[in-house]
Amino acid sequence: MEVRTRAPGKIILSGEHAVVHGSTAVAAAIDLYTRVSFRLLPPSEGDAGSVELELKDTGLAFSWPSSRLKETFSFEAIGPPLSPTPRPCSPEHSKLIASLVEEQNIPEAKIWLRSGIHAFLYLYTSIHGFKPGKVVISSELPLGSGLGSSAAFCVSLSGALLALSDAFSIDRQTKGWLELELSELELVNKWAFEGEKIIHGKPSGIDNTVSTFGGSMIKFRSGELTHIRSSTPLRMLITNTKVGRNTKALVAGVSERVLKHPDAMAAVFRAVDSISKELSVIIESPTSDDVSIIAKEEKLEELMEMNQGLLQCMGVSHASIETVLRTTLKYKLASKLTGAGGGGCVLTLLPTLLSTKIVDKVIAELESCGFQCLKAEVGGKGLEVCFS
Ligand SMILES: Nc1ncnc2c1ncn2[C@@H]1O[C@H](COP(=O)(O)OP(=O)(O)O)[C@@H](O)[C@H]1O
Ligand SMILES: C[C@@](O)(CCOP(=O)(O)O)CC(=O)O
Ligand SMILES: [Mg+2]
Repeated sequence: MEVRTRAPGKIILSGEHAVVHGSTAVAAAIDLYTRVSFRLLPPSEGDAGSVELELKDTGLAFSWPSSRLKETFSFEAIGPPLSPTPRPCSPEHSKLIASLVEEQNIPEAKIWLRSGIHAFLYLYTSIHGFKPGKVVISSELPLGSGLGSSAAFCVSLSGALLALSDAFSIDRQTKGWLELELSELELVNKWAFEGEKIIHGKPSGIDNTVSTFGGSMIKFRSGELTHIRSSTPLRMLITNTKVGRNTKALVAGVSERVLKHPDAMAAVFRAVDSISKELSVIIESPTSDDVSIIAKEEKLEELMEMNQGLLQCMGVSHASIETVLRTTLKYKLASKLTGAGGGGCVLTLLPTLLSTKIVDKVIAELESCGFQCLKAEVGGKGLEVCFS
């Protein structure tokens, strides 16, 4: 039996980084997905089989003989890798997994894949031990660009692994895409969070939570999710600066600034918290006519600009992001970085009454700078599962 899963990426409308330090953030799923297919392989005679991983986006495939996994994890200090409940990857466990990743000779140019492979091995062996199996992963999301590819990776992978484990009492004969029960989604989310810890270092949990549960928009603070309803659909342009960066390093950079300037950074995080709270109230506020829609969108634009200013204070903007901000401002459009920054993606609010002609002009100008504009629906389903 094979299981397929898909989990969405996300945009953060306000509160990235500050959310790691306890502030409120507002985010939504987007209709770009990471997909996983997984099947357990029957062991052949005289051979314990292998755990195989194919990463379609990079054209790379990896394989670990089950016997090699067994031998590595026989190290007494960590006990058996199988775990019925989500738990963090201990430093000893992490060292053993790092040695298994090391053996794979990942090309130097793709060394950033390491953390994802590390998270894969942790989740696989925690949920299925050394059982041979094959996992194939592909994504519509640009990787390492602020749209939550790491969370979509961990959620779709945890969902697929759990769907073929004893942890789920799901009817595997049902055809088509299924949404899981709340308790099952919660379990997936917890495992995915452990995976995100390996990739982000110190994640807030917002990305895996949005990717697991979906919904039109969410407010998130200290692990707590609240669904919010937008009274008018928001149109966002996503511009990928194509400048590569790594969330873990950016999150660590902000924490360093907190150590150096604790009072100033606490004030910055408080300001972000207020912005996110106000943003969520405005998003939910009813609109009756064009005048009220324009007033609402103007307030949202101002809050996005204020949040961007505070992200600059945190040291996570980038010259490429500033170029996007300047370009969109020429058309009186407000933008902010989304995700970890340092390059990656920028959000621009496209007001409801903005003509298609202007949108096309902005996109053409941004693309002439070498950026890539993405169109994505804001809000949507979370993790889905399909058996075949
Ligand atoms: N489809 C994928 N294939 C392989 N690795 C992936 C995939 N999606 C995510 N990753 C892992 O996640 C990392 C990117 O995560 P991160 O730096 O948090 O950026 P973001 O989450 O914004 O895309 C990659 O370096 C890789 O390790
Ligand atoms: C910077 C942060 O707030 C969001 C990171 O998102 P992404 O990995 O850049 O898509 C980190 C986190 O909340 O875990
Ligand atoms: Mg990430």
